[in-house]
Amino acid sequence: MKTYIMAIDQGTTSTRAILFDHEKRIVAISQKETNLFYPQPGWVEQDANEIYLSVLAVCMDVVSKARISLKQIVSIGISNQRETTILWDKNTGLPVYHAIVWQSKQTNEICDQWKQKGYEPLIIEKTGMRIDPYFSASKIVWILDHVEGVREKAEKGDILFGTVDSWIVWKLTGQKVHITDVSNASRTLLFNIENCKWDKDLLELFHIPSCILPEIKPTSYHYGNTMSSIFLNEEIPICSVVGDQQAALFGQSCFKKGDVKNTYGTGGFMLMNTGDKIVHSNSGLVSTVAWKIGEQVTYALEGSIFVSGSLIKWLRDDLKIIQKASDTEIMATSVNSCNGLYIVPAFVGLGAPYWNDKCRASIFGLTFGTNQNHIARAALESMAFQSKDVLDAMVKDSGVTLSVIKVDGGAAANNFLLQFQSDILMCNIERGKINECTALGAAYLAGLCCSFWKKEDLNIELDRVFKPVRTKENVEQIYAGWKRAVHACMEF
Ligand SMILES: Nc1ncnc2c1ncn2[C@@H]1O[C@H](COP(=O)(O)OP(=O)(O)O)[C@@H](O)[C@H]1O
Ligand SMILES: O=P(O)(O)OC[C@H](O)CO
Repeated sequence: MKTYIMAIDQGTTSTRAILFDHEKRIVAISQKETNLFYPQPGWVEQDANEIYLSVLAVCMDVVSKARISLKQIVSIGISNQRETTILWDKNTGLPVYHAIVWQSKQTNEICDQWKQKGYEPLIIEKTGMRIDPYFSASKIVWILDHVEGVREKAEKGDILFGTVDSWIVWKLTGQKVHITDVSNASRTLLFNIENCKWDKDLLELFHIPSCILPEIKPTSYHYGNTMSSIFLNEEIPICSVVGDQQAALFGQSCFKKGDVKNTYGTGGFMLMNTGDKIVHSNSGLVSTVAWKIGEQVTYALEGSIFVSGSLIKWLRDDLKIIQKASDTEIMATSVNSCNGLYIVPAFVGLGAPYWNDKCRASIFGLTFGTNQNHIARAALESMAFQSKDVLDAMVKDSGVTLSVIKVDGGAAANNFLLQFQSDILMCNIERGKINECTALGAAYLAGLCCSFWKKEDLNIELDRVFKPVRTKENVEQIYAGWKRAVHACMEF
């Protein structure tokens, strides 16, 4: 009987289930979009039940598409959008509020108060992160304090907290297993990256009861089995849980210190493997746990960009100047340049390396000569400029000069974007044959745990390498324009 690993990739805009065979080939994919709600400017929320139902739907669909039996799935690996915060009632199993999405800015005030109280140096030292609405802690506090009765219930032990991984595992195991893994825990602002445990001092500082927290486990681990009634009486072992960006780092086979990947999804995320060392950033990056396998913890340096592919989604769904994301490639190449147009996509402020949660998106350099093609091109260029900002910070912090970056994520299908990125970053950009590196990483980690694969089996085959062709002078000139635009946006 042929056997498979099923990866569940729960991203911000969609959920995917992907079946991988032993030869690491994709056998079938099922994808379902999930809704985002914007109840107030800067707020971003999702329905946690819809997220779970989308997981069930794609899992059943992918099995039927591949025409296999559930018995042939040896294990499940889960990768997920990180930081997004869900609190639910342990007794009813119902979320007490929408999932507050990582991009959401409704906790600005809480974060400002923490900054004013001088908490930041301690938080940076303990967690490797910084104070920002992006991370889960302020979202937990917001729900505890804004939803009636929740704090009292939490103190009585009736409320559970989880990032999306914990929520999915709890539901899939029949509301039994309440866990998270180190890679997800390290995004909460409650996790001590030195000892890999919840930090009691921080919980006290933020007034978060420890009884709501999931148990922290390694990234490649048998957490439990799916409850039999969920998948037609099959109890399938769940053998990996990993934050999607760390999953992509693993899926890209960035196993060595200094290896870097850049994912272009809803947001943009560049991560460098820093081995067993925590590299603290002086340039606006964060230090995170990449994964824990057995007792071995691997760390990463990360530049998190809040808006990347979601700018293209905005052109499609709101401005309606494109019908599908891939239209941007033809439009961008139909003009020779942006004619001085810059888009700074600070729809929810700016993440790394600027960390400005107050500024909002701006367009600079409009003329009567500007048309839709220039806008599409400026949108793609902004995605690459942001990755250049992060790369420069990474080189400063790590002391490593980079000549190759591996890319993946939905927008990595865009050849214009990758060529422009190669030009601006002045390094080779490698795209793998499998673009679903997040799912691949989750599958690899699950496959290692259940001995489906050995570490030496894991690799990624190249599809195409983009090499820089522009002159240094030209790159410096257009990048200087981007820097001016960012500073003007933050000043506005
Ligand atoms: N060909 C393309 N060119 C530019 N952007 C694209 C293209 N295809 C998809 N995208 C963008 O990539 C994002 C989807 O990537 P994906 O990796 O699936 O995201 P996520 O995991 O965050 O849900 C969307 O925001 C979409 O606008
Ligand atoms: O949904 P993605 O793939 O853009 O990833 C979201 C990140 O995990 C947020 O930190």
